[in-house]
Amino acid sequence: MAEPTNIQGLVDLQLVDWMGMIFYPPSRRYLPGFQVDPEFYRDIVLPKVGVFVNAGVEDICWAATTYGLDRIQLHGDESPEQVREVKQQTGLPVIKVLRIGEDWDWKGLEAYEAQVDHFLLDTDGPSYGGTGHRFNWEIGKQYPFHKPFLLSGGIQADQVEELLDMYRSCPQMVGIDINSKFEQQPGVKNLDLIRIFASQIRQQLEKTNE
Ligand SMILES: O=C(O)c1ccccc1N[C@@H]1O[C@H](COP(=O)(O)O)[C@@H](O)[C@H]1O
Repeated sequence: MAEPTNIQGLVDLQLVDWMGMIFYPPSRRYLPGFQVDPEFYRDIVLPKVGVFVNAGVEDICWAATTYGLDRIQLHGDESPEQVREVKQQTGLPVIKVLRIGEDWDWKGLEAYEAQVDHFLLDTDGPSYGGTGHRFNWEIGKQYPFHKPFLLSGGIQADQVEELLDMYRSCPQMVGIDINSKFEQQPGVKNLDLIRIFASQIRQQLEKTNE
């Protein structure tokens, strides 16, 4: 998210846990491109996740301090060693994105598990993220790690039942990351849609946990 009034509206909903901020220059959601004083973002009470694609650790540290980030999401081709370095240098929890395509193999990803706080499962594609496309969630159901994960990739408002089924099937799934399917335009969220969707998901999960 990027636009101040819209962000304040999201905070006021009190229905989302974290807010994503894109720091990938080619993205239409590139946050510094909105030219808002970073102080505005630093003062937001919602925890802020900075999303980076193959960025240098110095740039990530700069953005973390300037914008008051609370978590780092690495959405590119970062190695386990680079993940470790980002975590160490920023002192922040790190989410590593696994971009899932059709010929997916979980093997070889074990080395990330010791370095990350969460994985995030997204859809593979040439533009790294924000594609609005869903991957095959049957692959997600075979998630083999203990580390908690978030589900992402073209999630939309009419998928509540399927998302609840994912929660039931995957004990390690701890959250849903919504993005382009909940926007009025890139970087500006549709708050009514988020309110309805997030309320439904929360109510259903509470019932399940009773
Ligand atoms: O949103 C972007 O423009 C973006 C660009 C580069 C990397 C990640 C990006 N967004 C993240 O992509 C996922 C899925 O988004 P969508 O639902 O498919 O639109 C999500 O984590 C966004 O934060």
